[in-house]
Amino acid sequence: TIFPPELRSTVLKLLRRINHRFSSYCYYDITEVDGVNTNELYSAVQLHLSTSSSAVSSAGRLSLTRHLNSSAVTFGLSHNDTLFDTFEGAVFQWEHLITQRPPQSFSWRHVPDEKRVFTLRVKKTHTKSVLNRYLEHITNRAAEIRRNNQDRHLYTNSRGGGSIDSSRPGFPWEAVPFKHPSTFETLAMDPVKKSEIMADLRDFANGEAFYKATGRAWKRGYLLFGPPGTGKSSMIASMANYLNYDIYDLELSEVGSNSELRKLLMKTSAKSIIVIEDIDCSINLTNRTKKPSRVGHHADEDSGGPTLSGLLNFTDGLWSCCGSERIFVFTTNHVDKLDPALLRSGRMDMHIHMSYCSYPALKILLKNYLGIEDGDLSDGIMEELEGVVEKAKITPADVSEVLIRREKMRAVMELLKEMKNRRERKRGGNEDEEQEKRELEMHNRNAEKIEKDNDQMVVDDEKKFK
Ligand SMILES: Nc1ncnc2c1ncn2[C@@H]1O[C@H](COP(=O)(O)OP(=O)(O)OP(=O)(O)O)[C@@H](O)[C@H]1O
Ligand SMILES: [Mg+2]
Repeated sequence: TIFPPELRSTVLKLLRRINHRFSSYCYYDITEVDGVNTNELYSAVQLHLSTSSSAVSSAGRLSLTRHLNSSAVTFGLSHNDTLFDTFEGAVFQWEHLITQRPPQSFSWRHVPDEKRVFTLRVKKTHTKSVLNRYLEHITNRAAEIRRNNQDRHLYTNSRGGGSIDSSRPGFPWEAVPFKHPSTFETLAMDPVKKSEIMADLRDFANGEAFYKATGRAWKRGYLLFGPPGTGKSSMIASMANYLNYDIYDLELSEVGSNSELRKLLMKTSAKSIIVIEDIDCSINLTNRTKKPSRVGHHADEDSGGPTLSGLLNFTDGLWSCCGSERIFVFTTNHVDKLDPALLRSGRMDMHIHMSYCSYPALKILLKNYLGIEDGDLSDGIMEELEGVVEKAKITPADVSEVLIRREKMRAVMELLKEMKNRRERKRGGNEDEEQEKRELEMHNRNAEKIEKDNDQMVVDDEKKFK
């Protein structure tokens, strides 16, 4: 009070600076709006502190918030609130400062009325050793919390389209909340194959150390093939629900060129599934040859549509490491039409044949649609179902069509009748069967070769990993 008020803040600042010079602490300011950009670190810190169990508050009052679509309650910090957080044995003191901004008469962009700053105090001895890791930890945790709290998104691209979200200008994807109900529980397929796929996904999601140690880009490719209505799209939704990933549904026919494709793929986030459905129809799979390039002109640019090589460049060329934790899923009804380059090892790590309803798959559908468990039906009916289901060559989609909106026993009888009809029809013409057999043979031949390559690669990897 001995200073006039206009001097007071200056003197306080000065005192603080002197204090800092001689103290054993370092101070860092993290401002909410940094120049013209929003500071991502600020919101990450806020999210981390407000949900961290290790943070201890000395504040008497905190404000509670629940965001739209979010199930978690977070608390906010008021002015001068102080929190202590510990990480790897180091203590971090966070102080939240809010000051009023002088009213602005004119501004190009909206600036909040308040200036909000986190000030971090950390022992000088800790700045080198743990600070970077601590900040990285905060950023990662914030991303994780956001993903778990928010609805996940389904993104799609359209020609000349893009984000209608004004806060992300130039963002080439359109987003809708992703709410597909399909899970691995509801997915009807062979249980052994199912758990194989689930284990593969889990290994992928927890595989950061492996991918780092082996120097491989952290990504994985799945090729889903099989006739329509066998659950390829449902499988993708189940994968996303299982891993809590976003989905980018890439519509290749809406992509003008390879450079556009690159832009799209660069704007996908980590922990996402990038899907290209009906890959055999959506890209000219044979135009891998490049035009001779002129100086200053990229060969593949503006040449009319993306090419397979452009796509492969992203799935496993140099560009594939831009962003990690990506899963690529390609689906097709005609696996024999695919370019062998696409089937080569390292591109599509797992080939999943989605086929007609098998007996184990049928049991899953009966349970999900009618609540029928093992032993609910008489042995006679079960045997009859088992005997006819494979020969009927009925897709899970067609089975569910029969089971839906019917009373339990009527549904089962109806299904049995339908399957028997189909079996009779199949006995007549074998065209479909022949076709499928041919495709499968073709694929197996490719796969055999791929398996060999893969085995070699695994051996190489293991050598490196050890
Ligand atoms: N394996 C399955 N398990 C459970 N439901 C399934 C399965 N396959 C199909 N269905 C049902 O059939 C519907 C259509 O299946 P889906 O869209 O997944 O087939 P698809 O293989 O992607 O077909 P397409 O090749 O035509 O894209 C699903 O919404 C689901 O209700
Ligand atoms: Mg589909």
